[in-house]
Amino acid sequence: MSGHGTPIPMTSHPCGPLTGTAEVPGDKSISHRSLILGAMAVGETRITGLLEGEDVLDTAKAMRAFGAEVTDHGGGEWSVHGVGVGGFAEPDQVIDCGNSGTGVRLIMGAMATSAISATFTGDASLNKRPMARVTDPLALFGAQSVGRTGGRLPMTIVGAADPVPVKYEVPVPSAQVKSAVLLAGLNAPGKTVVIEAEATRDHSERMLAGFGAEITVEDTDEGRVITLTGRPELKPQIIVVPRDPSSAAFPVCAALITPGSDVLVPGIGLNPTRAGLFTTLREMGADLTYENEREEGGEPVADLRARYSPDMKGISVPPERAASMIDEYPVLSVVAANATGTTMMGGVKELRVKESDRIDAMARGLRVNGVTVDEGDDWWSVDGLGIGNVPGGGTCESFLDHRIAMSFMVMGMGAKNPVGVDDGGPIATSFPIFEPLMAGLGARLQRNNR
Ligand SMILES: O=C(O)C1=C[C@@H](OP(=O)(O)O)[C@@H](O)[C@H](O)C1
Ligand SMILES: C=C(OP(=O)(O)O)C(=O)O
Repeated sequence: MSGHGTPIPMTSHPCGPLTGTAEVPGDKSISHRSLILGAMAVGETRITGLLEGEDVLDTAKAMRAFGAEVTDHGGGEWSVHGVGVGGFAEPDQVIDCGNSGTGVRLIMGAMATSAISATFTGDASLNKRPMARVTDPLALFGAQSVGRTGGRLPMTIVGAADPVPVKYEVPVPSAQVKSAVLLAGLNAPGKTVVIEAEATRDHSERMLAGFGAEITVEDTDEGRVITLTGRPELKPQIIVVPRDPSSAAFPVCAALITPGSDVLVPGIGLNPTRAGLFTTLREMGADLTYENEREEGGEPVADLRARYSPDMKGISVPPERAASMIDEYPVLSVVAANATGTTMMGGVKELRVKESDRIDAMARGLRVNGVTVDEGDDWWSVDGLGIGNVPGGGTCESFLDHRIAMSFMVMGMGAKNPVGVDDGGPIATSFPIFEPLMAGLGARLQRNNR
């Protein structure tokens, strides 16, 4: 959906304290997986707290096109009547995954071992992103693909009529690739093995086990070895989606840099494969606490409390932490600009193949707002100016990337002058209530109608 509409230029004005409770929406990764695994189970899966952002709504539409009955009951309550592993019908229209890398890559995996074909497309951002990382392992199962030059969408996948199980070492740290291979392995006979050198988010493994698949995970010298037995009958589940730590990052970071702030962000999923940003912020000296730590639906959860933190210091973020905070580097760079000293972020090449090249997009916007950034292929660094010293006053391009747009809106809250983005429209892909939620805390966001 994103990228099809008229751009929505936005400005974030410096503001007073941010206070109150920020109830951010459901986790995007878990929401996609709930719909896809629900569609592959036999019977009715009930989901509460589903993220109703454009990315996930596109996945819901896709699951309908493959034959599942997906119903929106209102208020974040959804049901999916699944067709069983291997039960997907051939869609009679092109599957448009909008802005969502997770949606398209996981769905390609889920259909690749059935004797059907499907054509996938997306918006201008998604159609530039690399798909060979998924189609290469899917070819080992026997699936074929034809896309544009360089393995780009639009692309047709012809599923394997007679799939074989695979053993695959994931060459890039990517939960989407890992998950695509596991979902394909569901309809291959025998054992599919996925090995990842660096641990990435493990929602697929947890949820596959929850749906009754036979799956084991071992930590070995080679890395994490995940073994899935194919052709299970997946049992429908009742899923409560925790709130998204990647969305929580925005009110948390905004509170840290805006004078006088004290914000509670309740019920945030703190799966260790996702919580790297919060560890990093605490190491920088942020006043960020975890309250009421508990477990919900098999995921660790806590209420986050973030207060204005005028004494944060730049650090070198350990490269081995990158996978656990990969979507949070843009907003971390905004906090880094408000810390003293340099923040060094290494091992982050993957940032260059997200909805935008996120190192380039953030570096450009930080620079037009008076912040010094240095960068290489696999790293970047931000020179902190100290709290409240970011000049602001510039307008940034968001490059069809929700996280870039939201990060610059956060920057404006603690800057000396307003910060603009050329298009805030993509925010609706992952955080459709960003504007009212931030305004409710005291942010001064404005849409600049043309
Ligand atoms: O599996 C997932 O749900 C996701 C994995 C990550 O992508 P990669 O697998 O490309 O690292 C992340 O950036 C994305 O927002 C969601
Ligand atoms: C990278 C992201 O999403 P996706 O890859 O699903 O488009 C993100 O949400 O930051």
